[in-house]
Amino acid sequence: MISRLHYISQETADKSHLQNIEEACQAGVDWVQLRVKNKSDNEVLAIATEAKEICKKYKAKLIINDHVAIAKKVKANGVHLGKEDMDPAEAREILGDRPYIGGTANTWEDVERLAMAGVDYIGLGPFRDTSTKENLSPILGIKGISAILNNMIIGDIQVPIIAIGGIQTEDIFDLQLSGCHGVAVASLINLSDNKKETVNDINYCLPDGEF
Ligand SMILES: Cc1ncc(COP(=O)(O)OP(=O)(O)O)c(N)n1
Ligand SMILES: Cc1ncsc1CCOP(=O)(O)O
Ligand SMILES: [Mg+2]
Repeated sequence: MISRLHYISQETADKSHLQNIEEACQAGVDWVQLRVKNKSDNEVLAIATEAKEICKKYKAKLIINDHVAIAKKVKANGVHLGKEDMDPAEAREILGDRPYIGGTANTWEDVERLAMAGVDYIGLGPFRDTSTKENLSPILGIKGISAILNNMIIGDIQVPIIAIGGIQTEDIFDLQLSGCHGVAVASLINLSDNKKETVNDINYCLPDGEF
């Protein structure tokens, strides 16, 4: 089952990826995406190996951003791949049927392509501006996200959509009403002074149950 809250790891001013992952798991997240930028493959592998242990302790799923070989090596639960990353079909060949494969969409055409490629979920964004990612694609806003979700209904495309990009707690009801399965957030949790409360607030806005 694809969780409705995808937590995305970050290094913050005083905390490493691993410290932030442990705190997010303590606060109740059950889906962790390790998103390490600007480090060597060996460094990412070392962090991913420890992240796997933390996630195992808290029974959270671990998804590796960008690095298919590392996901395979640490037996992660899946990978997330954007347009500049490995093709999802190639990743499926390497990883086999079980691991989740997520893809990034910024447009309706991306959603159609990823659905054809058989991804397990689609990260759709950016919902709004954010400093967490460089070189953002054009902002979709609630109108852009809703239009794409309407096209999915018309085209009978049923891949779970995870909205991403600058999401705040007060956005989540609207995103969920527009048909999103869930949300992916980094700074909302990583910069929170009370991560448990933040995670509870987010989960309160998301429906229970399976897709
Ligand atoms: C859930 C989710 N959606 C989208 C992204 C963005 O992936 P990508 O386009 O490959 O950009 P980077 O994260 O690699 O900078 C994501 N990571 N997660
Ligand atoms: C990885 C990614 N892809 C599109 S926006 C984004 C960053 C999400 O982080 P935040 O929730 O802090 O805006
Ligand atoms: Mg990527």
